[in-house]
Amino acid sequence: MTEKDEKWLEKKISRRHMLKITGASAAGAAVLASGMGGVAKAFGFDILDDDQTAENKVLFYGKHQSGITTDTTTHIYFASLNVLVESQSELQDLFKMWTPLAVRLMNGERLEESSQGVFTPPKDTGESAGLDAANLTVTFGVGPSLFDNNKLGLGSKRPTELTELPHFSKDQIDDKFAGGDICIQACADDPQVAFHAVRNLVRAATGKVTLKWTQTGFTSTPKVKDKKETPRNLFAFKDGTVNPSPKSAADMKEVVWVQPNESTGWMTNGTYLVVRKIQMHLETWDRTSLQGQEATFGRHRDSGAPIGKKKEFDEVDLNAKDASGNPHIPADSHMALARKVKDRILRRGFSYSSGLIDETGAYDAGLLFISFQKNPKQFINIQNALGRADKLNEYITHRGSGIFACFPGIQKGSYIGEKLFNVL
Ligand SMILES: C=CC1=C(C)c2cc3[nH]c(cc4nc(cc5[nH]c(cc1n2)c(C)c5CCC(=O)O)C(CCC(=O)O)=C4C)c(C)c3C=C
Ligand SMILES: [Fe+2]
Repeated sequence: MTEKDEKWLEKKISRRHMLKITGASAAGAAVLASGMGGVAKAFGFDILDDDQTAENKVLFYGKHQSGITTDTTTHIYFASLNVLVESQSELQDLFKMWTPLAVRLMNGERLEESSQGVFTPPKDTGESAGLDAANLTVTFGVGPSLFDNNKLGLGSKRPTELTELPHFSKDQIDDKFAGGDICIQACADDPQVAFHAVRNLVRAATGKVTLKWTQTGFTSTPKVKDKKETPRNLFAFKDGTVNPSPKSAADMKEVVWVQPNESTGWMTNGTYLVVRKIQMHLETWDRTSLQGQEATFGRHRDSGAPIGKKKEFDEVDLNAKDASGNPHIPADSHMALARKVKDRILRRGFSYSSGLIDETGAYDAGLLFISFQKNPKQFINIQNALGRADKLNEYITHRGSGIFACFPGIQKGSYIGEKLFNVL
């Protein structure tokens, strides 16, 4: 943040904000109450606090980053960025600058409360005015290419697990939707809030990052008597039935959160994000019989029950046979193959619809598949088990891909990614 930006932030801080300002961590950061604003500062960056009184607000600070096991939202704006900065300290400064901005955005605040002057562009792009925080979460991760950038000198910090995903059979990955040095996953219950968050973070980092690829997504959670049901994907099947529970600390410890000594030290309490942009061929699907559709997944469409069973959460028996002695659940169904490996992942995907594919006029629609796992191997093993055999392959094409190491949560007084720079 430039000196000019700091002055502006200090000036703009309101009385309400002053009450929310925290002190720096016990790590001994020098905290100065400066000027009228009294923005707490540690090592030159501003420390803002979660506004616990804000409407529809998810906490920014915590042991883990938000947007991973926090409640899923109806919208996502996913952005992959490349860095333009040329030194480690500049990269550190970037994350320091982003930290108070991310807190503000997750508080449902804009980067300034009203425009400052007619001769300069407003500090905030403004499209979230009048909207609350909409349960916005902003999750940051770093990709393998960041560690390949010699100017940044982070080679020795690269977790051994963090390598580009291998080419999987049937992959048709377009470089336009692949990789990236940094990812920002903004999830919210309002599409404009999610978009606004990424737009303003990227804008504040002009000259330091550039957008590589982005993707919006949406999902809807039906409710029966106020109880949330499993959302459906664009093939109309319930998607997420068998998924570890984010509410179960034991499941998350086993599947999602890196434990001490399981990866590079700085990744403890972090996780790995895999993103796949998967086109779903809706036209082909819509010409497929219901029986064919159900055999593809191994589940009934309407109930979500395993084929041959009645209810969504009925036990899956891959050996159960019908009256003619054929397995109820085809061995090449998506579910049967995905269950072949013991690895588990936390799936947190969103549907997308991005107009038409120019060459064919087909829908450019599908699944922005996102999974979190403590080791990318978990995803890789499942994807390899699906392999060429998956009946679903006839109806989908993987077009985009990325893997990112998501930092552990941020403590008040610290900043996004601080552990990457300071822990071995
Ligand atoms: C490598 C991981 C997976 C990819 C990629 C993937 C793509 C994909 N999946 C669906 C729809 C469904 N998937 C379902 C189950 C399921 N899928 C995976 C993994 C990947 N899916 C797992 C681990 C599982 C759970 C298997 C189990 O243990 O039972 C289902 C069934 C309902 C459910 O449990 O969620 C559906 C439906 C699509 C459309 C898709 C790509 C576009
Ligand atoms: Fe799946």
